[in-house]
Amino acid sequence: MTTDTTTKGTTPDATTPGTPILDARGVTMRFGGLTAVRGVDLTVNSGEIVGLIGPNGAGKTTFFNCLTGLYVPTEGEVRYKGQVLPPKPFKVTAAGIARTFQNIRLFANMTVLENVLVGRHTRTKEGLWSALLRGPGFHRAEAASRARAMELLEFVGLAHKANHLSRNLPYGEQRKLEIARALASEPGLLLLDEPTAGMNPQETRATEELVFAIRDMGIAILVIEHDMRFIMNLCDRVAVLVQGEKLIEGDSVTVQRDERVIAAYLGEPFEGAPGAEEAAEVESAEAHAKAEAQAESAKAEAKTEAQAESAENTTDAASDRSTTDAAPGKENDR
Ligand SMILES: Nc1ncnc2c1ncn2[C@@H]1O[C@H](COP(=O)(O)OP(=O)(O)OP(=O)(O)O)[C@@H](O)[C@H]1O
Repeated sequence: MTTDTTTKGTTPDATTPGTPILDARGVTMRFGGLTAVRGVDLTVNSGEIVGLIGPNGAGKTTFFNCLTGLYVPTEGEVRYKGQVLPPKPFKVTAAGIARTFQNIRLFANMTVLENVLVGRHTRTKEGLWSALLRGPGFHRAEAASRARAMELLEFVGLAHKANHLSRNLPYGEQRKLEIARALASEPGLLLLDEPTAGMNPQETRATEELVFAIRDMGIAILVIEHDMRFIMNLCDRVAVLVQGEKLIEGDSVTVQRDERVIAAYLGEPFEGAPGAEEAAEVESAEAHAKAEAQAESAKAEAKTEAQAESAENTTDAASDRSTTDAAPGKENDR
């Protein structure tokens, strides 16, 4: 892979819809005798959400690692806004590509806010001396960073937990925090590696909304995910990797109907399958809640009825008693 940061032609205006943001050509990654990724081409345009799916071990994460400088591809080239990417993760981040990881990588003993501030370091211009001397420039930059970090926490719905230790957040919120931290580097492209792994259906839906909102901020997105319903709802285009090679790329309908995808990836007819379990889970939770509410209301009704009945019985008994008491001689009269 070419590793120089050279520009070919004019850098495209990333705000124009349909302008290539990411352009990966012939990416191949070999580990000894194993070819994990073989000759993969993939483009992500501005304003797009692109999905990358495939069975376990298909090479999805390896491909991500090639895009972010963690791996230097054995062959091929990756361009971001027309520039060949440098082979160092921090340089790739500085260039404008941010990512989240399959296994959450937060600083567990730092606060939520501090985690986001760490994500801003590639955008902070203040140097070492400024930090050491803590002059007005440093304080201004620090205040601006904090304000932006708080904005991002607000955006992902975690502002109220800014001072909590990240390790104390529930799992779904840790994933959101990872996204906020990635956004802190002000990327033009966000790579999400299984953003809904371990989430419940409600959290998955919320993540879907969050990803749309990120796209609406003008950030292109490439997402790996095993949750097919999530991918098919979200993505403008989906690419399928199987054994390191791109099998097909297209819109969700084309991908879902492709016989090879069904055979190689899904193993069974696709229709009705994606998210069926998840949908059933939501439905069952809703039905359970409804049944509980109905049972509660029936119980309350029965209680009211019982109370009314008992009050009536008491009144009847009292009136019987009073009748008996009032006419003691009546029985004997009969
Ligand atoms: N650093 C490495 N050294 C050797 N082999 C590796 C390395 N990283 C990945 N592989 C191999 O490359 C292949 C692709 O793995 P990869 O993790 O990219 O797949 P994946 O599609 O992301 O899978 P999953 O969906 O399970 O995360 C696998 O056979 C894996 O064992």
